[in-house]
Amino acid sequence: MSDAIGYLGPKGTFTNIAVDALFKNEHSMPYQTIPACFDAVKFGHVKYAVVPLENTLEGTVNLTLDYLIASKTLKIVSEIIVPVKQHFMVHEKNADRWEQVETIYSHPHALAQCHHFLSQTMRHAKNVTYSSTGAAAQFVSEHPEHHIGAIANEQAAETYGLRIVRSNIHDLDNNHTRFVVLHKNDTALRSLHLPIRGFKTTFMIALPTDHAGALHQVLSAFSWRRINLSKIESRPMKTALGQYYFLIDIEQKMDDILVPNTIQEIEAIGCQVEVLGSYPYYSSEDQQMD
Ligand SMILES: O=C(O)C(=O)C[C@]1(C(=O)O)C=C[C@@H](O)C=C1
Repeated sequence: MSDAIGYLGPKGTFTNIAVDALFKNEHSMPYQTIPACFDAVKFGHVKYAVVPLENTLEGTVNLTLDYLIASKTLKIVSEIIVPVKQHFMVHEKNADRWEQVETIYSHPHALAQCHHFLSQTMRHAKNVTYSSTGAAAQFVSEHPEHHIGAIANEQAAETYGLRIVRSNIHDLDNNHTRFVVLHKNDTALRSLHLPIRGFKTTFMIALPTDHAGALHQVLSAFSWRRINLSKIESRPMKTALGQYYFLIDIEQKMDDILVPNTIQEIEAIGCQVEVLGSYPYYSSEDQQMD
């Protein structure tokens, strides 16, 4: 097995920034899609994989959540939050006439985060989705003959030699994305470079179909123990209409008594409970520059 860190690439994605902050100079390996990152860690081509899970403006990255639910073998072992600043960039050759760019490429989340800029300043341009912001920037750099631009971060502009012609075009300032580190076993991953901000545990819960008020009882199992939830969300089971998994994050790590007892109480109602990970979380904003 390789000790490399797989991530949603190519170089210059926000996921790449997350990897650099968490792992610094460890060997990393870009993959083109989120499912490819899952496969890479599942089949042992890399030791860990880093994928985006949630954004302040756009919410959950459904592809990541669905693969996490489906993959019975991978666990979340760490989390890092990264500020997301989007810039509009073009090839040097097109820098003088950037306002007439005909097509703008980016990841669907990034396009959605820049709705104001796209619908006001660049109303005339066609928006085309790409597998990542970094891949969009790379594509633009390889096609100077086309009048096109990309929405990506500063690192992508540097990596692919593009000129940023409009900075900070995301709709709201407080734009952050949460990335998770996946691994084959559940041993929490401690960063050597960042201070721990706190701990989380993520559950996947399937409710019994014939039990009125089951969700209410699940929530009360957490609430009477004063366990703080930081997220709750439902995803279709993809088996029949109306059947959902509930994904719940709590602000605490797995222990010997409180969390196992909560799980027992929830299982007693007839729910199926799976722990998707119990892990520390970090912020790239805590990095010490050296
Ligand atoms: O395209 C990238 O740069 C990514 O890392 C993916 C991704 C996402 O999936 O949301 C990550 C952060 C930003 O929110 C935009 C795109």
